[in-house]
Amino acid sequence: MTNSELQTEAKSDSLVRRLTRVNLLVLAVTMMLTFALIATASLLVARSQQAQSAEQDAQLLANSLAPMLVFEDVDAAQLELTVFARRGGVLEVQVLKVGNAAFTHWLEQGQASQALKLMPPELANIPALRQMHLNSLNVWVPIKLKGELVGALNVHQSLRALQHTVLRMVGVAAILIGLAILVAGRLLRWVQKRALAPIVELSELAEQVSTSQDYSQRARVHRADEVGRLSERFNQMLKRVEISQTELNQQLQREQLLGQQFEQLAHQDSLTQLPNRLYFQSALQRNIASSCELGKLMALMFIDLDNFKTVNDKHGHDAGDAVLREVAARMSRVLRAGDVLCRLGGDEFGLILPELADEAPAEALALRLIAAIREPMIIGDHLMPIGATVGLAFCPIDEVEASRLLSAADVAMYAAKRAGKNTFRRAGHAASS
Ligand SMILES: Nc1nc2c(ncn2[C@@H]2O[C@H](COP(=O)(O)OP(=O)(O)OP(=O)(O)O)[C@@H](O)[C@H]2O)c(=O)[nH]1
Repeated sequence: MTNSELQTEAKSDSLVRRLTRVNLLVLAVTMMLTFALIATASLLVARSQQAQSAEQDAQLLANSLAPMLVFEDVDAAQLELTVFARRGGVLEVQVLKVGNAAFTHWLEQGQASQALKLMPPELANIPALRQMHLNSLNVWVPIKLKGELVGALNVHQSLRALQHTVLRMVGVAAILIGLAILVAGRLLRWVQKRALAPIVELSELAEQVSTSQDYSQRARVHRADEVGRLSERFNQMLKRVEISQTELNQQLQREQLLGQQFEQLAHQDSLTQLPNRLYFQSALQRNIASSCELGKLMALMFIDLDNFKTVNDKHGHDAGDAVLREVAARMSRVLRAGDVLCRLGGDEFGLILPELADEAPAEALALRLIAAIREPMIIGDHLMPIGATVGLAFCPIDEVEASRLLSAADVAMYAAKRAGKNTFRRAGHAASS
């Protein structure tokens, strides 16, 4: 038996065991009650039959005793009583004459002699009188000769043998009933296990689905009864949940994609495809924070194009746009992978250079950028008179706060403009070329 089969068995056991226990209890109580009723009825019937038979025997004896009583033949009567008592169960026999005088008497050995009983007065008019006790039976029959009452016979008979027989029968029946309950228990367990198997399967499936969240699973139970319908409804429910989940996932993916697109649009300059000012501000904050944390040098360049207004004015706005795109492409080509170039607006660009060993590479890069932008740029068959001026500031050397660092780079850029454009200046070093 595999592990899962063992688990199934354990799970089904609780329900099966509970139902088996209840059914078995009901069955056992019903059997016990029926048995008790039958046993009581059997005892009563047996006692009644015993009394009837004792009465018939007593009447036969009375008939035999009648002439002996009339002829006062005590010995014959005594012998008759002894023979009668041999049949067993007789405790005492008394023969009385009319007027309650004792005629003869027989007493079972070991029995205590009882006081002489008096003949019941109604005996003259009835064929017999029965007195039933718990363990014994007392029978009175009149002794008549030619219809005339000459005496009375009293037979006191034990009912113990009968009770033993009934008890033995009860014992055997109890054992048989016990065996029947045992067999019924096994049978009930087997039947209920089979009957409840589909429900156990369903419960297991529900547990699996809830653990794995895999709503593509289906119940395998196929029956035309209530359990079958329950399985069908369960499968329908799973199907609906699966469809809803798929739709929900698709919707989520669409929204994630839209969100990403919005995020991109919100942070991207649509003309140059470079990150925009919004992105630049957060990137600047992040890079300043990591520069301060790691103790690494970070440079910020403020780049402003020279003579851009002239391009617009002479060649039109579209040519100006093309120049902006070309400038962005040229600058991107000279940058390192981790550098962040953004268009801040108009003809202004911001460049973040993280994790520098010292200031020299940034200054060298500023010169390379200026040179790259100054390379002849032909747009629409016209040479664009474009150039770039750069302001350079370092974190943490110049500033450690974003707006101040940007302002320092801006001030340096204007210093470079004043110095004749197409050059760069370092913050705090307005005189350098
Ligand atoms: N084609 C185009 N022009 C723009 C855009 N945004 C701003 N401008 C123009 O860019 C020009 C920027 O002006 P300035 O920087 O003052 O002009 P400049 O000729 O570069 O001046 P200097 O920096 O002193 O050399 C303005 O004429 C704006 O109208 C844009 O998206 N496309």
